[in-house]
Amino acid sequence: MSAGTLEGTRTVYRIEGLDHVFDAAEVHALQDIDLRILQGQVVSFIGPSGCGKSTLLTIMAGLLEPSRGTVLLNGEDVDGPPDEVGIMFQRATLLPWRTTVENVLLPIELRHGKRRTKAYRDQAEDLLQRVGLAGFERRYPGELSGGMAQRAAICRMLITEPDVLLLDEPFGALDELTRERMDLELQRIAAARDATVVLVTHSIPEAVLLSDRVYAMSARPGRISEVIDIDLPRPRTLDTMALPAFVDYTGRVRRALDRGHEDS
Ligand SMILES: Nc1ncnc2c1ncn2[C@@H]1O[C@H](COP(=O)(O)OP(=O)(O)OP(=O)(O)O)[C@@H](O)[C@H]1O
Repeated sequence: MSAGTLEGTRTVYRIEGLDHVFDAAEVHALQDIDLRILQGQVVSFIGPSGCGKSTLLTIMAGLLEPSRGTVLLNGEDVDGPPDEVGIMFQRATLLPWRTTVENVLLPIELRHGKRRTKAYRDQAEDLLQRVGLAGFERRYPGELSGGMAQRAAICRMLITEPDVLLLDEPFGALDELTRERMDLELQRIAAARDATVVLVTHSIPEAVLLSDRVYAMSARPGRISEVIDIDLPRPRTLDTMALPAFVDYTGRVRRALDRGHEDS
């Protein structure tokens, strides 16, 4: 979705006056966060280490209550993990004693009980096939490479058919080439499902390649220092990265991060 087509689109997340302090550690992690994320939008948060990106995502996932402010998802207060949200962290953390397909089925088992997983088995296998893991369904996580484990984790996130994907450095531990391939795969999956995607990343090219909007954050307490709309045609490909406009956007994000650093 380009920035120009967003008017009239439904609001998925609305965050107002959000502040978070970790009381025990006396850490002021987030300050005055205000934003609106629209249906089908892909947004990234980028900023220096410790600026509160993961904290923000954890709050959006309903896993942490903010000290102040409101977080609305589809108009409702987020006061626990919402069913329509899927979340994925940097390390795949597949359970080593479960096969790949059993790992993918875990959210179903937790939500509906073990007996219900049977009905989802074909779907789980289909997802694994779509990310190139056909034949690995009955292998254990120890037999998968890092990239394969992340792909299995994507399937685990998708099995509940979430409308919103919250991704915290999902491909940060992968080598550059695998990461780029996974980025494009993510773009394909999100577009096919018209999913809303919120990505935390340290990578400026990744943020620009995937996003409709990049939120640059300042050092702690994390504030949104600048908002950069990325108006590049979709679907984006590796060739997109060679476009002068792409290079220009990466420069703009880099300068925004530099300014956020100086101001803090
Ligand atoms: N549970 C916690 N208790 C106390 N302090 C915390 C807790 N979680 C995070 N923090 C602190 O809050 C600040 C923000 O952390 P957070 O992990 O959100 O940053 P980040 O931007 O995601 O960092 P990185 O890019 O390194 O992953 C940091 O100073 C961190 O030490």
